[in-house]
Amino acid sequence: MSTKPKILVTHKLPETVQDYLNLHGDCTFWNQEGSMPRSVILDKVSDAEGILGGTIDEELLSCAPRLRVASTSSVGYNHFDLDAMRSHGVIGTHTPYVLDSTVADLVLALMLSAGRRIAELDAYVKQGKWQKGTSGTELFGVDVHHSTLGIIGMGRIGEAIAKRAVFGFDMNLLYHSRRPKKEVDERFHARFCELDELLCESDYIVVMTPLTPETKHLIGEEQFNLMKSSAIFINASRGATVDEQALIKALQQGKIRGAGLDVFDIEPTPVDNPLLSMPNVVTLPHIGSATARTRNDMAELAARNLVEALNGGQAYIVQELKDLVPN
Ligand SMILES: NC(=O)C1=CN([C@@H]2O[C@H](COP(=O)(O)OP(=O)(O)OC[C@H]3O[C@@H](n4cnc5c(N)ncnc54)[C@H](OP(=O)(O)O)[C@@H]3O)[C@@H](O)[C@H]2O)C=CC1
Ligand SMILES: O=CC(=O)O
Repeated sequence: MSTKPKILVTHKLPETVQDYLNLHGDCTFWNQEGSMPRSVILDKVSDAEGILGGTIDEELLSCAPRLRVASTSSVGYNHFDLDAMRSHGVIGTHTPYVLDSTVADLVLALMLSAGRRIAELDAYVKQGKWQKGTSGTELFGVDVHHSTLGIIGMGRIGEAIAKRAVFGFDMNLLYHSRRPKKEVDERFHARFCELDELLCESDYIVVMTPLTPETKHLIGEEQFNLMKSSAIFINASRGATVDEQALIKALQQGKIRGAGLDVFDIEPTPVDNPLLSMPNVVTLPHIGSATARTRNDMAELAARNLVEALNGGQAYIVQELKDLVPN
């Protein structure tokens, strides 16, 4: 009988990562596209000590009496019910750092795309609307360079965005997080602001906080009302940090100029979401970290975290559950 811990993996992993997990665990993999159906997870998790992937909640935990570690191949872990995990003594791990640059690149792409109307004007050319005499002021966008960027959530990814914006595009930087950061102020000539001040003064506003009870609907009608009517709003954090109905209303009423969105309240977002028919809104299917190299790095880190945490080694354990691990 195997003495290796039983591990359940709920989505397809690169072969090299499966090989690594097979060395360290008695693994059940999912090799089809998409994720293992929830009913299959609930069935197969009954004897697992480690799980990689899936939503971890009371329902799953009560089916998993032997579970010790849940690993996610993402830096965000709002799909972990932290209270339930604590009460079942299950540690959670995630994948910080390895995706920072890839996500920051995407945020800059959203800023450029919404500000310079790239998606809208790409469609304009392809639909044959570009004709003699039509390339005048109606095609103007707003500059990214030398504009003021306000980043809400100056963490790992926030800093990677700041680096690109300040050193690449000469932007002025404001930021808001739970506390000011001296090294950020010095490195980027940035200024820490309270949220309202940032919203009033920024040309581009980027939300990059985790989704927590405190950040749910951090940006709603009151906050959109504070923004400049020329502001471009970017959300690449989680859909629920923003009140999506308030965003729709702000765009419909011209309270802000445009938006770039990688995340939505419901994902995949329904095809009748009014945001999808607004030419001044760039919409992406939650692809912040979606390059082959970065997704591979994330899968490797998620697997290593799982094995290390099961064996009492070094892993990226989520902040809120670190105290469950004995020193
Ligand atoms: N679209 C995508 O594909 C991706 C989305 N993400 C999302 O981005 C999030 C951030 O990732 P990462 O940068 O690694 O995380 P970090 O933990 O490094 O940074 C989060 C930042 O948010 C700030 N913050 C937390 N709570 C609040 C609050 N209540 N009010 C204001 N600021 C707050 C933190 O402030 P402080 O420093 O003061 O504690 C910190 O600066 C992830 O949790 C995930 O949800 C991540 C990757 C890809
Ligand atoms: O959304 C992606 C993540 O890593 O978090």
